[in-house]
Amino acid sequence: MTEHATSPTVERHAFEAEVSRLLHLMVHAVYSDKDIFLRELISNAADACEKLRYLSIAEPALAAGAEGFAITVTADAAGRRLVVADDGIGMSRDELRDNLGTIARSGTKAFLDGLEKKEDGGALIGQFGVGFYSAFMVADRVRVVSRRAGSDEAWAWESDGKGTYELTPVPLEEAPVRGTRVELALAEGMETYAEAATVERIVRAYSAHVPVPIRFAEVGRDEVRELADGSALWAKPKASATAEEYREFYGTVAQAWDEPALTLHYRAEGRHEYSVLLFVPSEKPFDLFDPARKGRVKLYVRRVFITDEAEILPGWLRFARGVVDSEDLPLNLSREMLQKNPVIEAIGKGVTSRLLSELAKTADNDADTYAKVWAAFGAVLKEGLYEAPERRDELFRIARFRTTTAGEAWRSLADYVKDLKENQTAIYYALGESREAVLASPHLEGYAARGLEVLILTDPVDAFWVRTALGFDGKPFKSVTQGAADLDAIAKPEGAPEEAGAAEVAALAALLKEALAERVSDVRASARLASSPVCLVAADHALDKLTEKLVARQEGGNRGLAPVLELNPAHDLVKALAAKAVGGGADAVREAAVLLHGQARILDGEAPEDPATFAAAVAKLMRAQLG
Ligand SMILES: Nc1ncnc2c1ncn2[C@@H]1O[C@H](COP(=O)(O)OP(=O)(O)OP(=O)(O)O)[C@@H](O)[C@H]1O
Repeated sequence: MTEHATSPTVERHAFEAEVSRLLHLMVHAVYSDKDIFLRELISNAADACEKLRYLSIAEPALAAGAEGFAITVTADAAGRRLVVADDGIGMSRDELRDNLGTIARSGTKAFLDGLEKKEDGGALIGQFGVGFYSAFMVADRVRVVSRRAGSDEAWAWESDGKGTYELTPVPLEEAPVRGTRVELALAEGMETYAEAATVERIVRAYSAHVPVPIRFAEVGRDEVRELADGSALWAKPKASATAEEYREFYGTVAQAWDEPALTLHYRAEGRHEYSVLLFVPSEKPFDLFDPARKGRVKLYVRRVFITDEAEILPGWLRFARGVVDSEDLPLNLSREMLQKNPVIEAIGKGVTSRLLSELAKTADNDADTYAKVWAAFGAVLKEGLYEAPERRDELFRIARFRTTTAGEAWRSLADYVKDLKENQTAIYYALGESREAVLASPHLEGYAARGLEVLILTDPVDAFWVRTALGFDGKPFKSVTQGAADLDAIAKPEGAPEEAGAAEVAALAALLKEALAERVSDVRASARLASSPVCLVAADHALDKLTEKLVARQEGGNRGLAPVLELNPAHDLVKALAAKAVGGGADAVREAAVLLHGQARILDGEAPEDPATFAAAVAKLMRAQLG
């Protein structure tokens, strides 16, 4: 490869100090992944094509004879060589010297300084690459033959990466007609990079969406295969992309084969420029509730894949799949730069807003499709209600609920508020393990009797957001199993049975409270019930009952306030007991206390606190019944 080295026109140059440092690091550090060198070379080749593509708009002669641009990767397994060639802009002698002998970008210098201080610097290089020089991770010698578009000179740059490089003129017949050929003499142990399977794998993994076609040839074989067709779908204008292309792309990017419920494709311009092509699947992926809750949006920088771990979108949008392609970010992003990068954060905010407004549009215009999205991902979106309070209004707008009065229809909070009953000032909700369990709960009777709508909340996440949400449209959220049910202001159902007198009920409540001692924090009459005699509710300032259960499960032990036993003063049993309470039947009331309390617990899906005593009381009652 170095036959020109003895020619009198050979110029030998020393690398700039920084380049030597970089090369030293490349060769001596331990790399996590050398594959990225090919991504870097292909990225440079694609950039060169894009540059010429742009220049030739004004000056078509520059790209004369080209039928579009292409990158050709040629593997020579026998010769242990790999060549990456492009027909892009090319480099003059001075450009070869300036670009491949120095580090022009201050970002790389800073990166380098940071890198040398770290023990795992090598791993960072391996992961993100630092451009052309990464070729020395796999090659002993690198030769770059280039002919600048429009020039009638060609030059070769060659180096073993150990301090110096040589520049040599090359006869035009040995040079590309235009563009650059990077020839790698692979180091020992790096033979795999001259094998078809390896090259193909790397190109598909990293460069499948580079905006220039990538062809692959093998020395000794005629066949030339296209590994990538050069169309970055997201970079195309929306009008020219077909539904079929979107579907295919969704399949590869999401590894999913359902029909996406929503496709979001746009280009943002202004402070940050980026393209977005995102999909909302219509089916739940199996790992949606994976504790890592990772997003799957791929970050590209100028059509070059960077990472799918940038967490561009918040965890509560992790079901979205696709690509964000930034024009502004540098290609060599380190992991640290990814984490607190203001550009990525700004992009994330912009994409989040856009996705939420698209979801809102779908909810308004295509309720059936939206119902699928909500059924699959509503539980995830609701995480945003407490994780991102600043997004709460947007999320409330797209949140949908099952309610006690709407049957199979999904209701929005706006629907709910529009249909409030006279004097209703709160949005009522019932937490439960399932819809059936909630509907069977006695706590809802008084609401049902008054025709009040109650949101049925059965996702584990519901217990968390309702606690932090202040309300919607000025109406607070109120649990039907917590606190006093202030239903008195709301018209009672027609023909409701007469209630026991307040004084009698108060006497009954006092006796029961005494008998139940620390099992209850209070006993009181309530409008919550219609057909059941009693129920248990959470005390006014305690957590909702289901929340309490969840917290107890997490923190161990039940540390909540004892519940309140509520009495239905219109129920025959309560009326009879109230009469006993004021009529010298205190003992009978005390005996009934255990049964009432146990029964209320059973209706909540729990065992009586002291099952043996409860069972004995039931047996005694049955015996008495039999006479
Ligand atoms: N195939 C090529 N054709 C034309 N110019 C090239 C080619 N490869 C590299 N260059 C020139 O060499 C410069 C340095 O390349 P290098 O890969 O080190 O950095 P970069 O491409 O600018 O940065 P990065 O790869 O991190 O985006 C490039 O900016 C480009 O001007």
